[in-house]
Amino acid sequence: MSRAPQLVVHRDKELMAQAAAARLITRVVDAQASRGSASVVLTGGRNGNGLLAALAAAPARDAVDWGRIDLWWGDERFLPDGDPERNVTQARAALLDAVPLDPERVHAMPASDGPHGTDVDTAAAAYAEELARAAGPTDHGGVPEFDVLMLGVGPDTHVASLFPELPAVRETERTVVGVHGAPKPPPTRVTLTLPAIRAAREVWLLAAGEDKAEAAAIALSGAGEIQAPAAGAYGRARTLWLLDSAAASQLPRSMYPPASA
Ligand SMILES: O=C(O)[C@H](O)[C@@H](O)[C@H](O)[C@H](O)COP(=O)(O)O
Repeated sequence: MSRAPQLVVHRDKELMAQAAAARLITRVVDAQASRGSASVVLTGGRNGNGLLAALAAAPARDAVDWGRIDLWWGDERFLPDGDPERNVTQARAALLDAVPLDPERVHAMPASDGPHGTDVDTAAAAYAEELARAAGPTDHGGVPEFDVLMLGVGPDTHVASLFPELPAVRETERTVVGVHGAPKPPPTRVTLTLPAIRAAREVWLLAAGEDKAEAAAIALSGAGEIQAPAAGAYGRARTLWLLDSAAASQLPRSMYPPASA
């Protein structure tokens, strides 16, 4: 386990997205070379979608065997299937519709007009079961081994749909929960919990823009995870914060290597 995060700071958000996309391609190709497949958890939000769009534009995207990758989501806005605000809809537009994925391996979180109707808690439990079915005997805590789990960071330090002080961030048993009353619209959401996030080999947190500077400074200065959920997001092998220089502007310069910005 590596709770101590590594930081990489890029000049601006475009470069950050391109570098993160290149990093993801390498990680996926390596995982596919060693185990035959890869497992990646996507995030919603501008930074996550920016990364997917950069990946779609990267010539090296064809190095990935898209039929042998499992895609999961860290959170979802609980809205009808195809709603433009759903994270999966935005991910499809940014990348997924342009690459030859195996539809069976694209594990979108349930929609509010799906088999569980508008009952977000039942929908969350169903996603937890889907994760548990995919987990192997050596995997950790009811989720498969994710090679890379990406998270956008909100200005209030939320990650996925784990908002400061709300019940979801306090969950210690379940891997997926429904969220009611989220401060970021829409209020009803489905989210992985911190225990599920921490089962990933690598957790990458993405933060770009000045409005993320305070959140990054708080989360990286030893804050508690209930008050600052991003502080509780770490991977078993590696935790990586990918920032642009605006988001890093309130961090001590000694926290990241000179060559990275
Ligand atoms: O569904 C969502 O909205 C998210 O998954 C959320 O956690 C997001 O990643 C952050 O709010 C950062 O979003 P931005 O990258 O747009 O700032």
